Amino acid sequence: MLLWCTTTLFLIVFAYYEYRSWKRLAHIPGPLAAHFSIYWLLRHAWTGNLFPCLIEAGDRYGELVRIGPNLLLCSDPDELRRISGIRSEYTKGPAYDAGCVTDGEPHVASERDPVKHKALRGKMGPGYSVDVQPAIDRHVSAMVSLMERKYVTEPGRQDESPARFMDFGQKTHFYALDCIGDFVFGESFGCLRKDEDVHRMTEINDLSLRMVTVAGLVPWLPGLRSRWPFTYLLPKEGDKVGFGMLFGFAKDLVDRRTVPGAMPKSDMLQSFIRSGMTREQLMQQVYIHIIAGSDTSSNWARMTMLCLLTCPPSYLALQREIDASSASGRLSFPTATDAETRTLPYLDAVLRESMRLHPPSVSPSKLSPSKQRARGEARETVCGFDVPDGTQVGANVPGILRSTVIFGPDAGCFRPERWLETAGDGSGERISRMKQTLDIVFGAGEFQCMGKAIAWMEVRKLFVELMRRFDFCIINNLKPLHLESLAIMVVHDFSVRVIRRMAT
Ligand code: HEM
Repeated sequence: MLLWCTTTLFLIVFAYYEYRSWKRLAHIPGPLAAHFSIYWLLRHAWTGNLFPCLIEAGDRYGELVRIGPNLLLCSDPDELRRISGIRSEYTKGPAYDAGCVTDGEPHVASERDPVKHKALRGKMGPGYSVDVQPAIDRHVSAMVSLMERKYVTEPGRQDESPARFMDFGQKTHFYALDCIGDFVFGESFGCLRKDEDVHRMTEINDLSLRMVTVAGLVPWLPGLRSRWPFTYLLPKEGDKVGFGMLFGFAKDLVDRRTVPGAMPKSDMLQSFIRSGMTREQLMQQVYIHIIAGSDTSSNWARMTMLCLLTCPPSYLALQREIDASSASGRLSFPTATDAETRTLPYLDAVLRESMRLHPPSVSPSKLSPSKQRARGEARETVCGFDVPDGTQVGANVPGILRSTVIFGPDAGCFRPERWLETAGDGSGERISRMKQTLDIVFGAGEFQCMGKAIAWMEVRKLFVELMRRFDFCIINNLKPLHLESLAIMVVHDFSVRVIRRMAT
């Protein structure tokens, strides 16, 4: 009898809770299952199908969709810019907690307190004016040299047996990691030099992205990691590989750089030290830069290569543009300067188009403000819908970037020319709308990515130097690569052949 009463009571409380939770956002359309549980979205995220599921939800249900009991998906770029704007009262939502690497102080990306976040960004700002170009050049050269050493096939020897395969996905991850190490803390990881996943960083990073994606969707999950028995599963300082190794590495690095009498360097870390950051904040800088700046840039490079390899006219048009500039002396050798690479309109169009079709990551959801009613202001509305306090609003980045209204009726297709055609459209209004919309890949306003200009420089330089020296071919024609669409895209098995075009 007691058991029966307890079960009935439990069911009544549960039903009441579910009813209230459903009712809060019942006026917003979305898949029925998503009104009651986050499981609908979790299933797609866990199986590496996040972006297609967001695109479909936006196409099917409209500009604002309920994709979880307290989670909305917004496909209106203007609303998203307002939400992230400087004067916006939205704050970072619980999804940002999933980005915490340790139980210590949050880093700039996971800091949810707006005042602390602003202060941290302020301290980091000057570090982002450090000249990163020499470091990027070193690693473009290291990438070229690795291909020369191990992977290139001479043009007259294409019948060479066995053919040499190179995992382009892995090498671009090495490139991005080495760049970050060099310009952020003056020590490259040496992945390209050794052609090795040093400390198994990329492997463990890829494995952890699924958990980070899930933790970003289930608000209470990140909090569990500081509780027994989950604490035992966490990486620890002293581990020989992965994030645990990273803790030891960051501690050692910061100690060496802050010890009295340490030789100052000209990297970003030096600027962060000068800004008065605490030891813990400096260590967090090491983590956030590795996390924020390596997968993202390498995904952009990978998907650009895939787009080019599957669209021969664009591949050839880009090659011709680079060759012509090179032949006329407008691209320095052995490494073109950033200013020179910016003069290549077709390269710019290719990079925008690949990023548009395959954004490297999502922007975590923001929390709607809870102050309006207290001040007697109108309630918050998004895309014309009433949005209660404390609702999470996420950006449908992949969906927006395929908008036929903004990008044209063939928005689903890789066609870099769209960025050039519209450049000549009188007022230029259409092209600026397209560029502004593409920018949501980097977030907006006070949440915007701090490394946007660096990412552009890394990828532009890489493509100029690779395309003018080598030709590339897909190995597996039926499945060029394996892609998992998580909060950050994970790419595996992108094997290519590298064939020499010119002597270096
Ligand atoms: C294609 C490459 C990249 C993409 C697509 C990208 C995208 C993003 C996104 C979506 C955010 C979060 C925005 C939000 O909270 O709404 C972010 C934050 C951030 N990114 Fe990037 N990123 C890229 C490369 C980089 C690089 C190379 C660096 C560093 C060198 C970097 C440093 C940061 C930092 C420090 C933040 C935290 C900003 C804050 O919370 O105030 N990113 N990025």
